[in-house]
Amino acid sequence: MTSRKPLMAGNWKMNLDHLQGTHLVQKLDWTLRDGKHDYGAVEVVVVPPFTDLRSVQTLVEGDRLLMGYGAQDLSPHDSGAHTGDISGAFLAKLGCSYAVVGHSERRDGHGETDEVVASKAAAAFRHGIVPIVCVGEGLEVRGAGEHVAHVVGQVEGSLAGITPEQAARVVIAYEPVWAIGTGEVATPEDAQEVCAAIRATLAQLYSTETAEAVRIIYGGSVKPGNIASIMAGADVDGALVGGASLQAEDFASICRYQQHLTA
Ligand SMILES: O=C[C@H](O)COP(=O)(O)O
Repeated sequence: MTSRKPLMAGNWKMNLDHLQGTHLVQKLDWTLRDGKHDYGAVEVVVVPPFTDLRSVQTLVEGDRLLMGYGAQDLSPHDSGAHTGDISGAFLAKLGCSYAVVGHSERRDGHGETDEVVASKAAAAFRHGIVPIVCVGEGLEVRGAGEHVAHVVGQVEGSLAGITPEQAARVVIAYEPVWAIGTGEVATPEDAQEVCAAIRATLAQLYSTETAEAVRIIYGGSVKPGNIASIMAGADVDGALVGGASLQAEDFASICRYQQHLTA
C-alpha cells in the first residue's frame, strides 16, 4: 500500500487572464466543496500563467482555500540581467508551492534541453519550490518502441545535480507528447509501464526508499471519463491536466476520481 498522496495539477497553459483565472479558482473551490472533496486524500493544485499568480494568491490566502498553486516555468537564475525570466525567489514570495519544468511545449518550442531543465529544477529547490519535472516521448520514438529508454534518459538528465533529499520531494510528470491536447490518451497500461520504469530509474539513481516517496503523475488528454482507469496503475500517483483543467466541473470531477470507482 502506497503512502503517496495523489496530486491533481491543472496546467492552464497560456489560457485565462487574471480575471478569468480568479473566476475559475472560485468556481473550482465551490465545486470541490460542494462535492465534499477531501483535500487530505487528494492534493489539488492549479498552475496559472505568471500574470494570474498574484490574484490567485490573494484569493487562496484571503479565503483560506485548500488548493495549492504553482508556476508553469521559472528561471534557472535567481536574479539579474535575464530579461523576461521569472525568478524562483519571486514565485516563492507569491506563495507558489510548485513549478513545472521541462514541459514538452518548452522543450520543443523553446529548445530546452535536459541540462536546462535540471538547472531549473535546482533553482526551484533553492527557493523551497517543488519542481514538477516533465518527461515524455514523441510519436516517432513510441513507434520505434524506444519510449522507455527515451524517458529514462530524460529523467537521468533532468535530475542531474539533484540531491537525494531533494529527489524524494520532486514530482515527475510522464506526458507522452502524442497524447497532449490530442484527445489520444495513453492506455492505462502505457502509463503504468513508463511510470514504473521511471520509479525503477529513481531507485537506481538514489534508493528504493527515495523512489517509493516520489510522486509520478501522468499527463495527456486526461478527462473525467478516463482518470479512474489511469489512476489504477500502481505507479501512477496523479495527473497533470491541461484542457480539462479549464472547466471547473471537469477538473473537480478528475480530482474526485475515487468516486468514479465506486459510482
Ligand atoms: O500539462 C498538461 C499536459 O500537457 C496535458 O494537456 P492536455 O490535458 O490538454 O492533453
